[in-house]
Amino acid sequence: MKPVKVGICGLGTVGGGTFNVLTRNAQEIARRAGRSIEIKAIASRRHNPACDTSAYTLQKDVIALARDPEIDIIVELIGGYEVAKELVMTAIENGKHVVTANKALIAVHGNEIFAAAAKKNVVVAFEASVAGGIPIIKAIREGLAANRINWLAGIINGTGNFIMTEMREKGRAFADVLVEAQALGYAEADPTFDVEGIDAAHKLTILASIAYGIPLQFSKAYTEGISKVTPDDVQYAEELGYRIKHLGISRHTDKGIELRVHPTLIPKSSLLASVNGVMNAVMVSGDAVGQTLYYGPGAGAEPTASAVVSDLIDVARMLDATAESRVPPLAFQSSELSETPVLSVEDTVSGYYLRLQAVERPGVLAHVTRILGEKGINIEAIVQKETKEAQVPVIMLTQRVAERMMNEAIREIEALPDILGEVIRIRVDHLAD
Ligand SMILES: NC(=O)c1ccc[n+]([C@@H]2O[C@H](COP(=O)([O-])OP(=O)(O)OC[C@H]3O[C@@H](n4cnc5c(N)ncnc54)[C@H](O)[C@@H]3O)[C@@H](O)[C@H]2O)c1
Ligand SMILES: N[C@@H](CCO)C(=O)O
Ligand code: NA
Repeated sequence: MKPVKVGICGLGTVGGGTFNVLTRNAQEIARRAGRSIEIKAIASRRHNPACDTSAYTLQKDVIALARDPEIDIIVELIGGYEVAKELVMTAIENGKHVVTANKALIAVHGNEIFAAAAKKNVVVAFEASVAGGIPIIKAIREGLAANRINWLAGIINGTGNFIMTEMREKGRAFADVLVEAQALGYAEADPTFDVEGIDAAHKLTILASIAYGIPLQFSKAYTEGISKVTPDDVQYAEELGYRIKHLGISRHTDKGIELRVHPTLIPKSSLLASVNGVMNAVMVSGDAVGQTLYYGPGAGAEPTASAVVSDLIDVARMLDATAESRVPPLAFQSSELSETPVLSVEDTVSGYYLRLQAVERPGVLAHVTRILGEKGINIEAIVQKETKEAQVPVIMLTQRVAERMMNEAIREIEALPDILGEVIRIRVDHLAD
């Protein structure tokens, strides 16, 4: 069969890994795809010393590749929104298939991109965009296609998990670990995307759309990062039998779909609690299959390239298929996407870890527990830390309650004269059906 010709746009961490995997495993890839996958051209602002590109002339203009009539598939690995969108839309207009690792682009502009691709009868594949090397999109879109998905929860930012793990295990400082994650090529161009949960929210948006058949709605995702998690909270959580993980959680409830990214206390015995370093893992619960878990490297050059190249093989295999026989980008037929609402975080329900700073005086705790009781919030545990100071940290765990109710309670507790400063709150999830 005729070889399929690829244009690689962006030769950074992922582009370099993709070049090397495509070159090194060319024969195996051709045996799987049924035709060889040839790199026709490479465009990037910078050269990558990890790649031997001596057989190519490195071009600078990525858009020119999207217009090159000899290229069948554009691989978008430049990242960002503007140029990447122009590149992908130009490729589609020119009848080219697209493979991308860009979750920001898909989460924010995916609806428009998929509509344009459907008109032109081309495929836009994006397995590398969520959880790097883990084939989680394929697993939900195809492997679990029989199920009504109930919920999914995952550690889907490698940089954030790496930082949290190093802080907990080695007591390292936040900034120092972030610099290492950047040097290893894990972090986004703007690392606040990793640290503030934006990258995880991009990925969760994509997963929820595939799981429930809803349009991409990044703007409705609730996003909270890891920068406010203190070593004290990590330690208190451990003492109570929990570990703090930065999770993306999406549940299909009777009222709508929860879409939220935040630090979460999960039981130490949960499988997700032992996912460390740059590793990612996603739990998916389906009505037929029950709970399933997908684990693997969520960032890095070749793990991400593994997903990019497997998408290339998928596209190569589908070249002669009609539009109707292809797997739809969001798993459900595009005419069948549902309008189930995405819930505001105030309407979501979870348990809470609360940490308050109280003046050491009789009766203070009674005021706090009265406020919680009036709101119907049940307390599971209270720990008052020993201290010689005039103020003491008090830690509480509550049962599940609507966030709106918890917000009201926290406002009232903060107004008590003997409670100092903010009440720190971290959501608790037992990851159960
Ligand atoms: N690094 C990872 O582990 C990882 C994992 C999964 C997904 N991603 C995604 O993959 C994409 C690429 O990430 P990366 O880590 O490889 O980034 P990177 O910064 O290492 O590489 C980007 C490359 O694109 C080039 N480039 C950027 N804008 C360009 C332009 N306008 N014209 C020409 N060249 C341009 C840069 O010179 C660089 O070589 C991003 O969307 C990122 O979110 C990265
Ligand atoms: N910056 C991302 C890259 C993988 O998408 C992460 O750390 O997970
Ligand atoms: Na993936």
